[in-house]
Amino acid sequence: MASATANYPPLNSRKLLRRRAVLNRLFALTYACAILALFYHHVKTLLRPATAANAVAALLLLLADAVLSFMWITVQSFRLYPTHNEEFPENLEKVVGGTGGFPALDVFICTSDPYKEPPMGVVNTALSVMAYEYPAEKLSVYISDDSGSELTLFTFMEAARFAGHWLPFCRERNLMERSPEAYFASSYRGGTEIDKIKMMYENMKVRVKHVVERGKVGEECIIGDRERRAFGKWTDEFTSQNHPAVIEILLDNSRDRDITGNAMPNLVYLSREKSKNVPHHFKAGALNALLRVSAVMTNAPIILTLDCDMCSNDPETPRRALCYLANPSTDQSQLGYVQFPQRFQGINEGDIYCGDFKRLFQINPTGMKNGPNYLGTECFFRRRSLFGAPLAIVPLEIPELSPEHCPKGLIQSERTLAWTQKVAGCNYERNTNWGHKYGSLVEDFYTGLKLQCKGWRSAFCHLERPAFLGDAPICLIDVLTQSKRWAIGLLEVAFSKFSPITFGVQSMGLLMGLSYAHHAFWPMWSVPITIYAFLPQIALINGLSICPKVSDPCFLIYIFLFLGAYTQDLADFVLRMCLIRGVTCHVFGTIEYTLKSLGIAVQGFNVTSKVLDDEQSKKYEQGAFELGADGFIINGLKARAISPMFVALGAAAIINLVSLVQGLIVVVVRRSNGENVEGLVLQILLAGFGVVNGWPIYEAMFIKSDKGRMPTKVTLVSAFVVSLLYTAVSLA
Ligand SMILES: O=c1ccn([C@@H]2O[C@H](COP(=O)(O)OP(=O)(O)O[C@H]3O[C@H](CO)[C@@H](O)[C@H](O)[C@H]3O)[C@@H](O)[C@H]2O)c(=O)[nH]1
Ligand SMILES: [Mn+2]
Repeated sequence: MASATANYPPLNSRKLLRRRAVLNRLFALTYACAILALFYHHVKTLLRPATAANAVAALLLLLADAVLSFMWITVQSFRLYPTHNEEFPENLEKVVGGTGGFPALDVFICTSDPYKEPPMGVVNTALSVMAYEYPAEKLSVYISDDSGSELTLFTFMEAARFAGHWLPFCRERNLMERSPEAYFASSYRGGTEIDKIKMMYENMKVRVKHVVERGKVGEECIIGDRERRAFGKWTDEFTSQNHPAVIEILLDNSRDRDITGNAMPNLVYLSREKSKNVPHHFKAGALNALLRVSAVMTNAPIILTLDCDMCSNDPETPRRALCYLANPSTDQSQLGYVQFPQRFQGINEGDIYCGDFKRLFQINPTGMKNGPNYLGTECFFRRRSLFGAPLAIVPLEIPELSPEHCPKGLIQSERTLAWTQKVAGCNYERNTNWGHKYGSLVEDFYTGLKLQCKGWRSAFCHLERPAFLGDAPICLIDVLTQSKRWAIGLLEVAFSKFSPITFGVQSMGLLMGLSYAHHAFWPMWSVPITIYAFLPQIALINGLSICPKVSDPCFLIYIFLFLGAYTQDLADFVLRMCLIRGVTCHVFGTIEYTLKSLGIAVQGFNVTSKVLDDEQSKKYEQGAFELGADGFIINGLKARAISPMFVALGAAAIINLVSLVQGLIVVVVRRSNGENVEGLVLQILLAGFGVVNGWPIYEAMFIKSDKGRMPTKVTLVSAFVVSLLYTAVSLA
């Protein structure tokens, strides 16, 4: 259905993919029958266990299959209504009355650690959006620096000067890639003009590198009084966790012009006030501070949130978003945000760590009935949606922050600056409603959930050419640490009073509730995966049959369920990484979540490192699994540390290998004695599956000798854990 009215050409359309919908529904029906049959088998076995050990095994398998079925049910919510969206940006100007009819746009970019997130990368993010095909006088870019680092501010001062050359350069050549790094790395071809600007960029990089290496901005790098005054704020007492708010207007579109005389977008640096005694709520806190500071200065009705590890890859993107957000024929009082998929560059060919999260970031969102969840970045919000339900705006403590407020005067005015200092203060939120937005380490998921529960809808804008390209972690420990943080955050939501399964279903309906539940309970995959990674194998080592025999019809059900799920997933999903997560970050995430909710431990937002070690990148490109411990970068220093997550992974790998070998031996011996071995076949298949998936881990344990080798200590500890398990079971 294209949403055109008599007067306007259409701006977007949303079609249900009928054939796919029918196929998915038929398959779901068949699969559901197989699951029912499986449970029938489980109940039967449970009622007549041969031994106590069999009873325990049957219970655990039932638990595993129950969780698997729950996850299967929730995932159906993405498959019943597959849709396809299309936008027609070519009609936009006709509909809104030229670029003059475009709403103002505030862009928020978060950064939090100059060593894990090199300032040049953040600058590239900013330049790529400052160069959007959008009226400069309507565009403002805000940088939130949670590290409060003078290095970042210095880099942005450089960038503001460079922007005067870069923005007209992009426009004149109509570039697609408007982050200088991406441009010079790919489509760049020489020429005097181009060489000149490249030189300028390289010189800037050198100056930044110099300052970053020194760790501070030296007197010789400072140009003019304004800059001196700004850096004067970094006194001896100034630390990243304890400092006053720093707000610097680096470009002001009422004043600054590029080298061709055109206006430039506003560029504002913000480092909110931090105090050791006041919790800052990580990225969620940063976004709230950005919301307030921008409200006082520009208060654009549309907001784009971006992480510092991604760049625009298409300058027309805001216009696409407007095809939804400025469409006069959709119900404007309902559409809260437009999400673009997170897509990544630099993923190696086999995507060995499943780092592009296709299922999470590209596939599932298209299937959500009321529109996708918020993915934390690359999302255009209607500012109004962050202040209450569509029809019930939350009153604010000061009118200046209201989305309906119209800021008067220049952003540089004394009055405005005084306000920004105030709303960027660390105590500002005390006794206000702002704290309602906190509560989970996955602030993105939580925000999206709450918005949709309040009645906001969203749209997903998925195009062939990625609108943004981001960096994914390329070293296993980083990948797992990131997933562990997500696991904790998701469980915080799953078991909160806004749980998708209760509150969500009530307020958004069954399908949307299930979609959110599928994500929120994601770490629960660890239950079936851990059980299936260890239990049948331990039983096999002891020659105990706990799975149906080959001649049992249930054997076929198992095979069908397995292959069915696998094939349906195969297209978009590398199962291996899912298994690794199942015994590592999800288990540990669950444990840490429990500790956290009991008040025993506190897990903070562990920022993912975006630093690329050359050797590491090379190996990743070659597709080598990296199990060394060098992935940790703490305050710029590489630290060797053994992760318990690797021990669990190692133990799972070893036990599968041992049980496969032992199982095959048992089968051979028993057969030669004329015994029936049918009962062990499924377990051998399972162990075989484990071994195939564990291959890179054996390599890292026994074959590799370079940095990707699993530390011998980890291998030994894993082996020890396995032998403990073995002894415990054989004693029982
Ligand atoms: O105290 C903090 C911690 C983090 N960040 C910023 O948050 C962003 C995301 O951090 P990153 O380490 O890159 O996390 P990822 O796991 O890659 O991010 C995913 O998961 C997060 C939730 O855990 C979402 O916020 C992100 O949008 C989503 O891309 C970065 O720009 C950080 O600078 C802050 O501003 N303040
Ligand atoms: Mn990131």
